Amino acid sequence: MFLYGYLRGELDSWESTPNMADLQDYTAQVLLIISTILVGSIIIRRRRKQNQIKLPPSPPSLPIIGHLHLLSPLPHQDFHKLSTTYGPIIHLYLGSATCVVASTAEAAREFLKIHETSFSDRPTQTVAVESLSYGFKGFVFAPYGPYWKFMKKVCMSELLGGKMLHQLLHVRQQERKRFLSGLAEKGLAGEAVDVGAELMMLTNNVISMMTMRQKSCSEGGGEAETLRKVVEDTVELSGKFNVSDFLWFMKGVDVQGFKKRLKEIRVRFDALLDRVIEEHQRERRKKKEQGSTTGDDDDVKDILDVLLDISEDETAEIKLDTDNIKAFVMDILVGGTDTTAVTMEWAMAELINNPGVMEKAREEIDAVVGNKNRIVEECDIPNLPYIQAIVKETLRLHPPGALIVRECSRTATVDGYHIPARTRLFINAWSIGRDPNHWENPLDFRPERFIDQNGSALTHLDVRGQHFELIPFGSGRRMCPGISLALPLAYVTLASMLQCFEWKLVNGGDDGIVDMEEKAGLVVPRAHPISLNNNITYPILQNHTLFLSNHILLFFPLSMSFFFSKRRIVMVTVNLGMLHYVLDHVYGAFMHRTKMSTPFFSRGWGGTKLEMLERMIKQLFPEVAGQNWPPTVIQPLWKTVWETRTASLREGVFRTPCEDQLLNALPPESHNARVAFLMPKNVPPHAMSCVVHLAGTGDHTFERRLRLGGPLVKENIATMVLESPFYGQRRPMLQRGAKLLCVSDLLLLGRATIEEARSLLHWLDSEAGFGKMGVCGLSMGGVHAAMVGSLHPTPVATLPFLSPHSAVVAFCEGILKHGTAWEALREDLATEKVAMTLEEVRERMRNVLSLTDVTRFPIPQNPNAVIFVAATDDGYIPKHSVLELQKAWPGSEVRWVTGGHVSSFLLHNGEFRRAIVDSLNRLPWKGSS
Ligand code: HEM
Repeated sequence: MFLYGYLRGELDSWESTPNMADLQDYTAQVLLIISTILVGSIIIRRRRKQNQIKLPPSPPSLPIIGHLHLLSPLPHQDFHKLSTTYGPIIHLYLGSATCVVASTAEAAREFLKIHETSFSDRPTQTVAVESLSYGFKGFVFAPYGPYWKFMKKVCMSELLGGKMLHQLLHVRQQERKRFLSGLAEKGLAGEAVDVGAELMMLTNNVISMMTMRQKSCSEGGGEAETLRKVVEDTVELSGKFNVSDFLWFMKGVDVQGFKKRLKEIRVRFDALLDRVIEEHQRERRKKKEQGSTTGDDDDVKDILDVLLDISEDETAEIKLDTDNIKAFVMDILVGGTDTTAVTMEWAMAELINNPGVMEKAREEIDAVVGNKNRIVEECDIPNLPYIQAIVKETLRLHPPGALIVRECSRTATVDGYHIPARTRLFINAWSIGRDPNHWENPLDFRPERFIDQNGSALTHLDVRGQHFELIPFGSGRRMCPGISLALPLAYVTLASMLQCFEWKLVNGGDDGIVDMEEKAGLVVPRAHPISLNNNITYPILQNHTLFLSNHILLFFPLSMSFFFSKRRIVMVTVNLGMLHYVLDHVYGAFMHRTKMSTPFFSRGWGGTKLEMLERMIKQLFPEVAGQNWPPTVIQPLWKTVWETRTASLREGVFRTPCEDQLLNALPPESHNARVAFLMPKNVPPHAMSCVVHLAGTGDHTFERRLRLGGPLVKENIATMVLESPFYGQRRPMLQRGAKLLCVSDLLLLGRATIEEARSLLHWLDSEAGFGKMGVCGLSMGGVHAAMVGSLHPTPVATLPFLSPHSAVVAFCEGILKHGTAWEALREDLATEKVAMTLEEVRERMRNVLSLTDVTRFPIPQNPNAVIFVAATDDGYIPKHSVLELQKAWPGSEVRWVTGGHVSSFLLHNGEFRRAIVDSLNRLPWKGSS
């Protein structure tokens, strides 16, 4: 190939000769002589020069393809073999591309340190790079020049720097929680875990959430699925050998259809990113208008925000345009996800094959994390040198970027060899990590190599590019800027996997050994996925699992929870951190994934009722909300249940105040509403407050809510508990437990509850004469409480506890999605001749339930009297949902209690009561000025 190029150069010179003949002053003969002398002297000079040039050794090559025939889909292994014959620096022609391969630490040092400035470019002449870097506008393949330098600075100081990583710690924690919960659910269900797939999902989500607040993998599908697929396809295509990149005469010919597929990826990625950028910009405009710089959780910027800041900064050294931003996001998604996931998967494979190492790692975690009442966190890493050593040892044997690729920007002489400009350089990190001159028994997996005799990490051997015998992240200016994200994520994920589960191979050979075969790819993944079974080993988790499995049938109805809550308090220590979240999932797995109970909405959508309800709910939105007051007056019939010197409990019944259309849609069992009314005695009503407590999902009795309100009697606060229209004695005959039969029932339940609660508040105000009023509820009850508070024409204390801003979150994002009869819903549509995929069915559900989005309701009269109490580790209700509503209601407050959805309402009754007292205190007494 080289020879051919050379000859072509010569032909070009001959072609230029006749132009000289145009000069009128010379005869053709003179011209011929001169040009012959000229060409001859050029040839002689080049030959002389070539004789002085010493290229690195090279195996024999073939015409046109050069050495391509020597390469398999795993080129790092082929380069390694060639280096054993031809030496540490070899010279190859890959089609028309001139390449040099360095296979030892010493050779790598020569290129990456001594001649760093000559080898700081990357090759760009590939179809994938051109297409995915938005026409060379990205960072990874940018030439070593002003643009790259600017972006590197931004990367290190802002995008992937310490401050950003610290600010986005919660994203990593949240995603790890989800990951562990998913594993726990699978473990409980006895399902095998595809470790690589789970890890890939985790890293995909972490990176895309940190980059642009978007998930790339979730069961929710939709855009998340699009993003995941884009990253997957990009990694796959970029890792494949494209003939037209290497054979000049094939340039522009898309034999393998790569160009077409890359274009498709670009279109998909573009559409998604355009929308995300637009969304970010909308939010930024809104914040600017509100002048918000509060430093709240919400105000934490993601990487895309920072890039947009730079693009809007008139004084920035370099102006970023939208293509630069998109290309950078693509760089981060592709560079950050598979690399980290593959590292952890290889580590798990090595640990399965080295049980002694796994045991030692567990002992270290136990010793550091202590009495096992919490799961290992990133802040524990400095005390886990053995875990760190496991990851380093994994990176030594299985560096995901087996070949570090650079390009020579100018002709250089390295180790006495002539390297022509634009030569591609491959540093074989894989080969370097297995070099017996540097590593004793290099193929053994021995993390102890990285530990000194005191058990501390060796300081003179690290992966940060200073020690050339181990360079999985490269070295020098162009080394990986994601290392400070990748390493802690790998350390802590691996540690928590070992801490929480015991792992066993599902399909191991006879010897139970995981094979270590590699597969072709941009990173070097395992050829065969490892399927492992996990047992939950985490002691507290085990206790709870046992607890849950023993008492699951009794756990609901919640009226029984008093009995259990006492037992739980004994079992649960308060500061369990993410364990609560895991527990929610374990609990959810029992409740919704086993066949122990029927799922929600097993009878479908509810036919025409649904449309009617959609219409009726819209009547609650701000435009028409004002027309709904005063509500229908109710006249409860009371009977006294008990009476003491200081308090009385009465039960009342009244006809549900719903209008005829709604009443006809309700099951007959629901037509009469029931309440329990706990009231202090000896205090005039105008000097008392009363709070209406609404039911959460599955709350069939008055008991739990009365217990919450009981101690408030001392504070002169009465409690009115409303039985839910679909639970307790009002439950429709065909409904089993809490599982509503149709989607319309959920809307019906909500609409009727709101009407009844509003009429109750009106009654408390006008008939009973209370001085202050409030409304509260837990979970679904909290959503209804928020709606009622929002619609009330005068200020009322409003207390949504552990509740989302919309039912969409609960049924489409949280654990309840596993308890929904998606298949039945799809079949129901099919009977109406509407064919939908399950994903489309979920989308329809999101649309329908978006009516319950409380942010669409009016802002309450006094938002200061709104206090949300939310749980730090709620597996049913994500934090973002609570914060969304708080944001929509400026002035409202969020209080956090430690725990999950299940545990915190048992453990934190005191906090809920305090919130009730505080929010009532923020209201004036009726009649006071
Ligand atoms: C175990 C995980 C990872 C490994 C083994 C790895 C490895 C590498 C290697 C070998 C390079 C080339 C270095 C060189 O030329 O000297 C590189 C470059 C790069 N990596 Fe990573 N990486 C990992 C994780 C990440 C993460 C998490 C991110 C970002 C979130 C990231 C972003 C990048 C970028 C942007 C470059 C290009 C740097 C430049 O051209 O200046 N990597 N990585």
